[in-house]
Amino acid sequence: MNIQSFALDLHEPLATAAGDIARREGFLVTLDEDDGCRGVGEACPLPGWTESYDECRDALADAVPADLDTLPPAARHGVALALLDADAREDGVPLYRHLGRDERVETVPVNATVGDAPPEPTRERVADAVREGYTCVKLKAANRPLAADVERVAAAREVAPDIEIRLDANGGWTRDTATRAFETLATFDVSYVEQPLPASDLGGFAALPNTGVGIALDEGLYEHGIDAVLDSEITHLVLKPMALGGPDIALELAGLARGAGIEPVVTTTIDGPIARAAAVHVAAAIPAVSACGLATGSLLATGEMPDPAPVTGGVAAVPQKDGNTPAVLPADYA
Ligand SMILES: O=C(O)CCC(=O)c1ccccc1C(=O)O
Ligand SMILES: [Mg+2]
Repeated sequence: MNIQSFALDLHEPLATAAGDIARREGFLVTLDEDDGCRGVGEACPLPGWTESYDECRDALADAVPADLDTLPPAARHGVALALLDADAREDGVPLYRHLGRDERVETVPVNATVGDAPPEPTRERVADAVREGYTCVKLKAANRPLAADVERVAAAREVAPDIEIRLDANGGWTRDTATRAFETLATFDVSYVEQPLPASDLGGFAALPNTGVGIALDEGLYEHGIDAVLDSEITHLVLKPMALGGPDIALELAGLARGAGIEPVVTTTIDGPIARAAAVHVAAAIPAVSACGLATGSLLATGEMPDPAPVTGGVAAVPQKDGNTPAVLPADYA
């Protein structure tokens, strides 16, 4: 197994209620199977969501594929994806078919990640998203007082009367603020709020008013585990393959969510192109998946590197070559 480090800057930091994300550093994992098939995976740790960079590096340094399940999440993602990629290449099918989808899927719908900005730039970014063909936008929230967030949502709704608007509070509201938020946001037809309450407060969802605004769980999954989460008052479950430990695990949880009447939404942790492509394959393996948080490639300065799953018209193209993506050399990430 070969491990090669990489670092990619965001064009501008993504501000969240849980801190800014400005740069992504990780590892490409390359392994050559006995049958001659090569697999490439990516481990892109994000502290708060996964192990630290140093822990990931140390785990990968001693990793053997047979011990996959002893690895922390980002490291496991890297090795699991390399194995899945090699297996899919051996089968002669794109990764999403190898994951079990039995029909061709050309695209998956994605939300524009509009982030956190004052009302005017929010209005411009949402107007751009409409022009680019997006049918769904996601704004970060809870990084400002509620009244300021409401102004941002109002600006978005004004320029995009028909678009689906989602918010992500990243755990930043109290039950009181979230209650007021759900009452006000309903008037702007916000479809759901991701992690409106702190990750620890799973029970608090039952106390939020039913105004038609849905509840998506993200951070809480890592704190409570899937069984408790499927029993909670959520409408959507955010699945980040990097934080969950691999594309295989994310897809398994998507199936469990669907079985419980909860809509899965696949997103990245703003991963590099290899892991983002794999997340697009996971989304493609879920029949009629709703818009996913996979339009994150354009947030990263990747230079001349080709985008394996480009976004146009509000959808990401699903790679159709064998495996995850056409072979990418670690040097492409430099
Ligand atoms: O869902 C999206 O549109 C982008 C992904 C995103 O918001 C995100 C990216 C990195 C870390 C955490 C999160 C999050 O969903 O909270
Ligand atoms: Mg989130």
